Amino acid sequence: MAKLGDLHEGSLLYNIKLRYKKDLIYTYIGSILSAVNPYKSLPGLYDDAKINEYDGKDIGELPPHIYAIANQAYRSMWKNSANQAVLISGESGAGKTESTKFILRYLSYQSNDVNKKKGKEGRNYEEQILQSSPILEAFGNAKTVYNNNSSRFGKFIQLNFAATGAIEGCKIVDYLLEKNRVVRQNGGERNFHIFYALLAGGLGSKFGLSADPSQYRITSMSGTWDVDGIDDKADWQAVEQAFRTMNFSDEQMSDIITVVAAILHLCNMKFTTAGGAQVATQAVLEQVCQLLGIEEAGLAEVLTQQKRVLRGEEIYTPLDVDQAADSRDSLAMNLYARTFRWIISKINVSLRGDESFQFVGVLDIFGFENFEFNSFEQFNINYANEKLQQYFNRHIFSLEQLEYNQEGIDWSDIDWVDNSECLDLIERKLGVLSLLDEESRFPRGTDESLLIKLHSSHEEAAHYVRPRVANTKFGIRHFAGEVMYDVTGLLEKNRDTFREVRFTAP
Ligand SMILES: Nc1ncnc2c1ncn2[C@@H]1O[C@H](COP(=O)(O)OP(=O)(O)OP(=O)(O)O)[C@@H](O)[C@H]1O
Repeated sequence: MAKLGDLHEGSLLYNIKLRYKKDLIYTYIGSILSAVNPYKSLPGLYDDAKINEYDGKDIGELPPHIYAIANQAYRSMWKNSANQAVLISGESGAGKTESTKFILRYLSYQSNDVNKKKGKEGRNYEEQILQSSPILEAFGNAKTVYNNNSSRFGKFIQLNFAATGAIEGCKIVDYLLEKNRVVRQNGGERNFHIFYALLAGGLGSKFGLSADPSQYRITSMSGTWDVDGIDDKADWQAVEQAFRTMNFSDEQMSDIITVVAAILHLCNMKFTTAGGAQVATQAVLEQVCQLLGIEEAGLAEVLTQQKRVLRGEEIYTPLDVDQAADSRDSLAMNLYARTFRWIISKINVSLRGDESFQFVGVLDIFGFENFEFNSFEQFNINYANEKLQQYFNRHIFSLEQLEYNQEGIDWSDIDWVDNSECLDLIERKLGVLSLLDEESRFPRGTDESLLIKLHSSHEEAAHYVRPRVANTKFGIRHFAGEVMYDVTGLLEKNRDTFREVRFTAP
């Protein structure tokens, strides 16, 4: 791409399109690989022969390929004695998770090859990571309007290598699980797969659950159940199998399922007003408490009252029905997020290996998002992408600068868009993040008061957008485009109110 005579956006896109029509989905832009999702299997593109072809070849020696990137990471780790990272970025459905798998495949193949040559029986880490993926996908993926199996969390997979060149262990680090999805989904989308899989798996009756997802608020609010290419019942079997392969005990599996079942019940809980919120669905309360092993009175109390400690004294304030519903949802989200974290930590115990030398990491993280309604989640995702873009700019341009200097070329006229001003708007003292935190801590802070402060502090900033007509939005001009964020519910999400809850067993 860099060698094109006429370098501008139109010519770059046209080149990608021409190549795509010939099933050439990969293109280099300097040392960066651009991949376009083919949405079909391309025979021979990823087989063992291809791995051997790319083994030890420098980037550019052969046609562009994801294996060339994996090979470069592997070789550079040895050559430079330095950890390596492959950053995969793109919008939802672009093919990030598939690309991550191809990189794992390449590195695992090399590792197995080393072991074979040494006559050593090594563990097959690729297989193990792949074996854990039904669990990660069931708990971390969901149907969205863009992708029927969209990862709703980011992950960094770290493959640790021994000095022999073989993989000696790995680790998964998760980021930004979209826990809001547990209690809210937009039309045409679903909750995390696990809820439907559990119901379809036929185990529900053990937990007082019906097999019908329309019976539960959090699996019915969007009115979307069946998904092309997803068989919930088969997925449940795959999850059970994966738990066994990853050494989860029967008791641990049962605990996890119990929490998921309790969340389904909990979110069906309703409240009425009687001088403050009260639980209106006693049977649901009983069911949740029985599953979680906690006292009914205690749970009802923390969901309907707020406890404050004032000069050493506990003061209880009744919550209204909406606040109690928020408490319920917050408890459900946090139960889910903590279970997810725990599952990953358990998988990591299984994947852990011996002392290692260095690692190659693969970052598979949400790309930039711009929807009709953008909220807290999009703000965080786009902020993370803005940071990655800054790193990328600095890295690439400082490398280029180094190369130019070495060759004695004057580089002063390289023109690139620096996004530090946009990041400064978000990060500086009294920037968007700090105003958001400040308003969240302020007891009388509201979404509206936040918006007023944002507008008055930043309307002059080049990267800030104040809408011409007054509404509930503010905008940020990101490197990838302008995004309008809606402040409705922003404070609640940022506070993530998880009121201090001390449960006692009955
Ligand atoms: N290289 C490829 N060859 C064939 N099919 C592909 C390839 N890459 C992606 N796909 C197809 O596209 C679908 C979506 O890809 P993937 O799940 O990797 O996207 P993603 O970028 O990780 O999306 P999200 O951000 O929503 O998780 C895959 O399920 C697969 O069917």
